[in-house]
Amino acid sequence: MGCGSSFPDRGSRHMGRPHPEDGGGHDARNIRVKLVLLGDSGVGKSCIVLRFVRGQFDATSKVTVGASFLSQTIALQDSTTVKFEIWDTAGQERYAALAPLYYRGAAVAVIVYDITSPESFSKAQYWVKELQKHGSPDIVMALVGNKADLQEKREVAVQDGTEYAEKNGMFFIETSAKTADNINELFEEIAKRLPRPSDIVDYATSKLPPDVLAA
Ligand SMILES: Nc1nc2c(ncn2[C@@H]2O[C@H](COP(=O)(O)OP(=O)(O)OP(=O)(O)O)[C@@H](O)[C@H]2O)c(=O)[nH]1
Repeated sequence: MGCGSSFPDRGSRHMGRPHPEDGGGHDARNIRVKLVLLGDSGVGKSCIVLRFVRGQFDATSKVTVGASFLSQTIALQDSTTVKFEIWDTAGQERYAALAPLYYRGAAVAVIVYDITSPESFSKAQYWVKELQKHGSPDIVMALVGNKADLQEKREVAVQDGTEYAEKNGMFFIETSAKTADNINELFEEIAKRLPRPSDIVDYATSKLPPDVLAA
């Protein structure tokens, strides 16, 4: 579903529309990074993005068609800025074949499930495997259990998320797009895990990875 309008672009805060296969880039202290959200329909991907970018929540959001794009820049304490170029993919099965367009070359993948839905947790595991096979080898992956405000309906234990993430070298967090709980923390934690500019300069002198292109 979509917490706003749908493809091609419901965002403000960005200059022009990038190509989905443009990986990201940098200059000395400004990192531009392509981030893709994947997960079952209705887990709250669009709402997470809307909360992060605009500070809003839409309880009556619509299904995302294809994908949508928004961007948001955050500043870290070391004065690095990270501009997230966010591709919010459609979770409905009929759009599954489009996903590689969006995750190819992504530096970050945020894989979302709904803590009230074991099916969505299985689907998240499918996406992790898919990215392990076909994503960038150095992709930063985050596993997100959303709708953490619905504790009384919880069907996926925190421990299940934690253990799966640990086994797969992912960062794990539970969020609520509704209450805003852990939404900023999710993106800040991702930003901290990105290669720093000094690492990127090293890449530039050797082999340029697909997720680090000239800004
Ligand atoms: N209680 C609660 N509801 C949420 C939360 N996040 C999203 N929702 C609701 O869940 C429904 C689906 O949210 P969306 O963000 O549209 O889901 P989506 O993952 O983008 O779905 P697709 O576009 O089909 O892939 C909407 O009714 C939202 O209001 C949350 O954190 N808590």
